[in-house]
Amino acid sequence: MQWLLRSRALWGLHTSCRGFRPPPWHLHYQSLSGAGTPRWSDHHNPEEFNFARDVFDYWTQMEKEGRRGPNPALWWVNDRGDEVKWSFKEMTDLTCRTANVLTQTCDLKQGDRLLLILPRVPEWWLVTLGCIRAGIIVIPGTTQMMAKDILYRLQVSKANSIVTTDTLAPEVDSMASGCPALKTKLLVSDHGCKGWLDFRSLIKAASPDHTCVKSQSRDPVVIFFTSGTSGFPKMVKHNHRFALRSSLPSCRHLMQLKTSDIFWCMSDPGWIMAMIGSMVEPWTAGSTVFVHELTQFDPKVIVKTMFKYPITQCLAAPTVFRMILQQNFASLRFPTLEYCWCGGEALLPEEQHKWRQETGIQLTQIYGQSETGITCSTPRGMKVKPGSLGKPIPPFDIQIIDDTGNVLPPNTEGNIGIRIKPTRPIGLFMGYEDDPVKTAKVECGDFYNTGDRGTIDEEGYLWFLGRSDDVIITAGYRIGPSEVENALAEHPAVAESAVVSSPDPIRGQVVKAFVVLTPQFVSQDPEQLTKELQQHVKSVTAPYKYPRKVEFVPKLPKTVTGKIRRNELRKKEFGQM
Ligand SMILES: Nc1ncnc2c1ncn2[C@@H]1O[C@H](COP(=O)(O)OP(=O)(O)OP(=O)(O)O)[C@@H](O)[C@H]1O
Repeated sequence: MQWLLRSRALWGLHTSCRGFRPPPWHLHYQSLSGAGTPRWSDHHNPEEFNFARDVFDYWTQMEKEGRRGPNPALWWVNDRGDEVKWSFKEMTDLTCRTANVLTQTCDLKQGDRLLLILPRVPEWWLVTLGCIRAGIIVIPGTTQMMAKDILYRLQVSKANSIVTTDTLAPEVDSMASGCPALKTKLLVSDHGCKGWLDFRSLIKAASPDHTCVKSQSRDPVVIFFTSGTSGFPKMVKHNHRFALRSSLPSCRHLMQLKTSDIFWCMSDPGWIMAMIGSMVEPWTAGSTVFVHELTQFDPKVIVKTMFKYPITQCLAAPTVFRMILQQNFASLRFPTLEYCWCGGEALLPEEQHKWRQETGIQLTQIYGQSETGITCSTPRGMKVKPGSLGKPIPPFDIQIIDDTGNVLPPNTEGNIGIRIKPTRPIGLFMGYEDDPVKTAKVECGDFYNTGDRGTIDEEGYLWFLGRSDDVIITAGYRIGPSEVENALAEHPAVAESAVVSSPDPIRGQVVKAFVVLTPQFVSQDPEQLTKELQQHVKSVTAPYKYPRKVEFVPKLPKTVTGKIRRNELRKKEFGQM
């Protein structure tokens, strides 16, 4: 890490972004933040687009001209007191070097694939942006993967290259023979490893002169693996429009980031949320990306960080805010934090309320998928309806549809659909890689069917009910698990719960709740507690939704992202495991 910390002094960096050219849409920048923010119309669709050249290097140019302000582009810290602050100019230099390492030393070509499995270290940003410059398709993966997960990803993605740490390198070596497409292995470490190229010394030696690839906005740029909540992770392929979307006015209006903002996204770098929140969204606005290495999710570290650094907005999974609220901190009045966002799973209205009460800050939901990026939310300044996903962010036209694609009236439960005909909106995925059948299956009339169920109210706000597979049909009623989980969460005995269908000889299926108890209730009589919880649900929601079966469990099965695997619980109930 030392070389990173001393990088400026050592290298006497000079920026040489030869690829930079004032893009045709340069004129569309308007002053929103003092230094200008990209503004297109929501439906403008340039043929050529490259995030590194057209957005990142724009800010490098602004910085050079003294039109951006002093905040760094990347501000990275860890628990040991190490810190990296790179300006846009320095990052342009480093990512040009990275692009040269990838194309020259590793001989990777435009369209080749690189599996990137790194923790939150600064090199993650260098490799990602370097790949975009060089036209190499980046495939992010989480470091929490086991050997079999890595093998699955290497094999199905046919990645030509991998970048990882010395912890995972032996795992990769043990299975490399099963991955014939893999030709280059790059190591990010202070120690060498036989058979691996040393990324850190290579970029030190590389030239900073690089001409950004001429990429069409339709060219693929990234493949995300989904979380695997409902089955094997799927390969979701996006083109450059994935990043272009953040430049559209409707997206800029959501968080209203400025060059003075310092944005902290806590997502693991393996997921789409990190690519959006730790890169595309803040850098489109010329804001600072703040990163804490966070080797573990410790609420104390997160709270300390929010007090110590001048972070203005943050984005994390609801579970992060939940964990913070469950600890009794003396104060959660953060000095600079203005706004919080969460997404990836349901946020309970009580949690949203409690966060506001304790911090004085609004916590707003974002709804999205690996396939879609951000689809819905409540832009700053718009009325927040607690528990709602907010409204669709144009150019996405979101409707509730039936199973054949007909639009349903307000307040009617159905599938959450995104209109793809006559025009597929900018930012929606290209398809599932190597799986045209699955890609066709999610098309439903004029819509892409998200596989989630919900309603839209008369004011256009979206409400999430659950994944289609998770909806429970009992005695003619349809019940979304989150409705019951929300009700249970209001009881002090419930730390977390997961609600699924369970077989029943009379009703076919009934509602079953798996409940993790809060410490003070663990020793209580389970029968008595079951009755109390059932009574509680009946009293706060429609009585037919109450869980006829309740099981107390020490923990719930979750994906590596921390999402509850309801399908695993359901399969157990139906004796399929
Ligand atoms: N704000 C939110 N509230 C409730 N659920 C959400 C929210 N945001 C995202 N989700 C859930 O997360 C899903 C998207 O997650 P992701 O793309 O990581 O894949 P996954 O659906 O979890 O995994 P897989 O597709 O492999 O089963 C959405 O379809 C939705 O079910």
